[in-house]
Amino acid sequence: MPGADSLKKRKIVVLGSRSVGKSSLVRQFIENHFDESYHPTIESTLHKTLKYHGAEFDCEIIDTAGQDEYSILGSKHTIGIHGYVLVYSVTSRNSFNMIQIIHDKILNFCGTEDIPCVIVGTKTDLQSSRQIQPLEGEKLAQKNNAGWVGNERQK
Ligand SMILES: Nc1nc2c(ncn2[C@@H]2O[C@H](COP(=O)(O)OP(=O)(O)OP(=O)(O)O)[C@@H](O)[C@H]2O)c(=O)[nH]1
Repeated sequence: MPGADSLKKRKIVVLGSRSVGKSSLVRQFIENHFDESYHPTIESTLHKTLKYHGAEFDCEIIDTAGQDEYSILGSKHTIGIHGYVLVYSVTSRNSFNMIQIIHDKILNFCGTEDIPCVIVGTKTDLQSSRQIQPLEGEKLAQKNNAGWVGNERQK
């Protein structure tokens, strides 16, 4: 088994509005655990080793504080990043609109036309509060050449 130093490293940053479920998503991925309580994130970096197509990767996942249109995207969230996870809540149109704003900020900062990105719609269990239909999420992902996850329940 290879040591940690010989693993391929991948840096992923998770961005989105406040309280959309970024930390819950990361915790679910790393610990397979869901927490009902809300603790606003300042920023935390977590690690997970995973195997993909026979190769082992050391993934560094940066769980960021909630963004709004005035938040400044720093180099920490743009330089040396291998992939972006942009998260909205299906119960919040504001958080959905924020995805395009964040996406455009990243493109602008990096000076590229495309980024490796997955858009995730959370809180799909809250059907009666849903404001964003799956088709809207899918279309947004297509428009931005991104992957999309919007039907998974993490709770
Ligand atoms: N019902 C439901 N609640 C969720 C889901 N995901 C997260 N939550 C709840 O939403 C609240 C906010 O979740 P967090 O994961 O802390 O959100 P966050 O985006 O990291 O928040 P910030 O740190 O402020 O940016 C918590 O009370 C979670 O339990 C979900 O899929 N369904």
